[in-house]
Amino acid sequence: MISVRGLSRTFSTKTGPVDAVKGVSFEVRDGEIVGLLGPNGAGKTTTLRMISTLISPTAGDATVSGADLRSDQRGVRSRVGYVAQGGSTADEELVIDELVLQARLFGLSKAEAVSNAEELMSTLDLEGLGGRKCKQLSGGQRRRVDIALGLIHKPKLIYLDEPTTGLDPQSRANLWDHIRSLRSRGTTIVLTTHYLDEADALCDRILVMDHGDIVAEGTPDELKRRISGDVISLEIDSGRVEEAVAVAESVVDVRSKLTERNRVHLTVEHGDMAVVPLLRALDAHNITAGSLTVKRPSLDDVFLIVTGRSLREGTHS
Ligand SMILES: Nc1ncnc2c1ncn2[C@@H]1O[C@H](COP(=O)(O)OP(=O)(O)OP(=O)(O)O)[C@@H](O)[C@H]1O
Repeated sequence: MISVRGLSRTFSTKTGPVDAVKGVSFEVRDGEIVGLLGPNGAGKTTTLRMISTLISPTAGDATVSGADLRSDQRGVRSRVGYVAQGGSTADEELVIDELVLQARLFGLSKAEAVSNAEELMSTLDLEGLGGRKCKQLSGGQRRRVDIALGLIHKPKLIYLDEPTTGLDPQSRANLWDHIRSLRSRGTTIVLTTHYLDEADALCDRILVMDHGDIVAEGTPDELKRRISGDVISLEIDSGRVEEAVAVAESVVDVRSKLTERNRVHLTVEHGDMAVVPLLRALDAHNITAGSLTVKRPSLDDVFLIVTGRSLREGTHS
């Protein structure tokens, strides 16, 4: 469905060039939900905007639904639905008018536009809301109207940029169900997210992005399996983090380690057996562990290990 080879984008800014995306290559197969997962500024939106022709790449090429990104931009646009981060509905417009207008912009007849709009309102649980102004919808309803706008010309492929940002947990879960049902109707979906739980729950495959690169790729399970063993996380006084790691390494076989300002994450073979000697050794050095958890690796840990940074801030995970 999508084949991307060495796609890059450098922006010129007053303070110099910004390499937003640095030569990424990936494939998306028919019927998959693929997630671009990464923190702010990782290059996710820039990647989506390139493969939807909204901005041109500095280097690289791609084919999208059989259309060449560089030589057949019209072809790409007609085959893709793009749902932007901020949404695209106007406050004062009626839902039905927004949908019909969008369909007309894609060249559909009035009758086709109305028929597609009604079908989508039914699919996306928006029945009876056509006569409402967009500003009179809940956050979840309005996001579903955004998705309907992206699907109005019946593309087989849709890009969702941060589909659930700003939604309450119930609306998020509801939107996840809708996204899954789109896939079960044969739509291929590429989405971006900051949320590890979202990537885990929705995606068949995840591309982990950081600083413009894809730093890891796989199914949620494959990514989790890359970290075998258990992860012990300890809260330590910020001035003594490095010392705590040295003490841990002297008593436990530490496979990998990661430190934050006042936290230490250690990957070990058997977390439960390591805890007692670890705490004894820290105590002997007068280092207090404020809290301690032992758990199987999550996608969060995968992100920590592959990027050296936590995605936890600003996520629901
Ligand atoms: N038009 C632009 N001009 C200059 N720099 C830009 C422009 N658009 C994006 N960037 C920069 O490119 C980098 C990648 O941005 P991008 O929006 O793709 O990241 P992202 O992963 O989608 O982040 P977020 O999760 O915050 O949306 C950032 O450093 C950003 O500041």
